[in-house]
Parts: sequence; structure tokens; C-alpha cells
Amino acid sequence: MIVARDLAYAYPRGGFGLRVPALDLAAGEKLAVVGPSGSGKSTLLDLIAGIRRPDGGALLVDGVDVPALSEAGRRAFRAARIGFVFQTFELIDYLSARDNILYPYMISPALRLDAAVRARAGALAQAAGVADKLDRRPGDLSQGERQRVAICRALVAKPRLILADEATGNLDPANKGVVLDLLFAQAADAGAAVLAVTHDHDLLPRFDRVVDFAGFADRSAA
Ligand SMILES: Nc1ncnc2c1ncn2[C@@H]1O[C@H](COP(=O)(O)OP(=O)(O)OP(=O)(O)O)[C@@H](O)[C@H]1O
Repeated sequence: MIVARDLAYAYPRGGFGLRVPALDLAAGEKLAVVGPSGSGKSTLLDLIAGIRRPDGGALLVDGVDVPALSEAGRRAFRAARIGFVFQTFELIDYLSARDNILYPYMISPALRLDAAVRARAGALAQAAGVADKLDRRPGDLSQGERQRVAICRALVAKPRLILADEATGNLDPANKGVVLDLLFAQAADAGAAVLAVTHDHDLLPRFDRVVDFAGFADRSAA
């Protein structure tokens, strides 16, 4: 699902660079990425999702050479194949929680919004414990509720790859378990792979593999 070799990236205004010699993720695999704050974990997710373009190296995601795509191509690829739970949620303030969940269907011409999709969005919200909040806007939700809405949005289009950046970071222990169960059940159902950044070491036994990101920072680029 992911093959990265000698992946290099430096922020254009300097300050931080990342060099990843090799990273592989098999279809259906659940990989946790750990590492100190500021070690480049979120930057890696941005590269995989095509939000940022690497300066060098090779990156195939679901067989696609993502860095070779145009910006529009990368956006379409992301909408169709990747479910991204952002660390800061990135919900849209003026849309209801329901419409936030359905957002991939509003921006991707490849996805068609119909009654089955609406039902699926409702079922995901139910499983995540936010079904009674669907008419609210993100500003009227708690942090943990926003996080769960963001997770439903990442899952609604049955992505091939789920990228999760601290997806359970704002949740209490009970909801953490519920949300991770939901994430993994949906991934198994769709045959999707999961790459999750987490600081929560209690969750690591639930993953197939753990990669420690300490050491991937490229000091020469700083
Ligand atoms: N737009 C930017 N321009 C320059 N440097 C940046 C930018 N965004 C992030 N950085 C720097 O890049 C480094 C890696 O950031 P990143 O968010 O990838 O780390 P992280 O491992 O996900 O951290 P955390 O665990 O705290 O979320 C940090 O030192 C950060 O200050």
C-alpha cells in the first residue's frame, strides 16, 4: 500500500528536514508511528497524502506515484483513496457535523452521494457516539466530539488507506477504545491499511507493527 525509499523533504522556509530511508505498509496492515514531538510524523503523513511534495526519493501509494501527480491529481487521489484524520481535525466551521462527514462526496467528482451513503454516514456517527450531534456545527461540539466527526469523515468513502494523526488524542479511555475499534473494524471491512501516529503507548499492542520516528529528522536540512 505504501512503498517509500529515501524520501526527503525540507520545509521551504527552512527549519526542518526529514529523510526516511525506507517505509513499507502492506495492504490491510496496521502500522503505528511513534516518535518525539517535532520528529516529523505529521510531515510524513502530509507527504503520503500528497498534501506536500517530497524533494527527493520514491513514493508509491496504492501503486500510484503520488509526487508525480499534479496538484489537482493529488487532491482527487486523496479524496478517492485516503481517509485522513488530521491532528487538528480540519472540520469546516460553517457546515453541520453531518455535512462535514459527507464532505468527501461534495469535493470529489468520483464519489456519488446517494441514500446509501447518507445511511452509512448515519451508521458511522452512531458507532462513534455522535449521532445526536449531526445537526450541530463544529464550534458547538466538544474536542472529543469533533475528533469523532473527523474520524467518521475519514471513513465514509471506504478509503484504501487510513492516515490518522493522533486520532484518539482528545478522547477519554472508554471513547479511545470505541473509536479505535471503529477505525479497525471499518479498515478490516474495506481491506484498508492503517497508518496511525500516536503518543499513546497503551494502544501499541493493537497494531501489527510499530515504527519509531526518532532519527528520521534530517539535521543537515535544518
Ligand atoms: N510549515 C512549516 N515550516 C517550517 N517548519 C515546520 C512547518 N510545519 C512544521 N514544521 C516543523 O517541522 C518539524 C516536524 O513537525 P511535525 O508536525 O511533522 O512533527 P510531529 O512529529 O508530527 O510532532 P507532534 O508529535 O508534536 O505532532 C517540527 O520541528 C516543526 O516545527
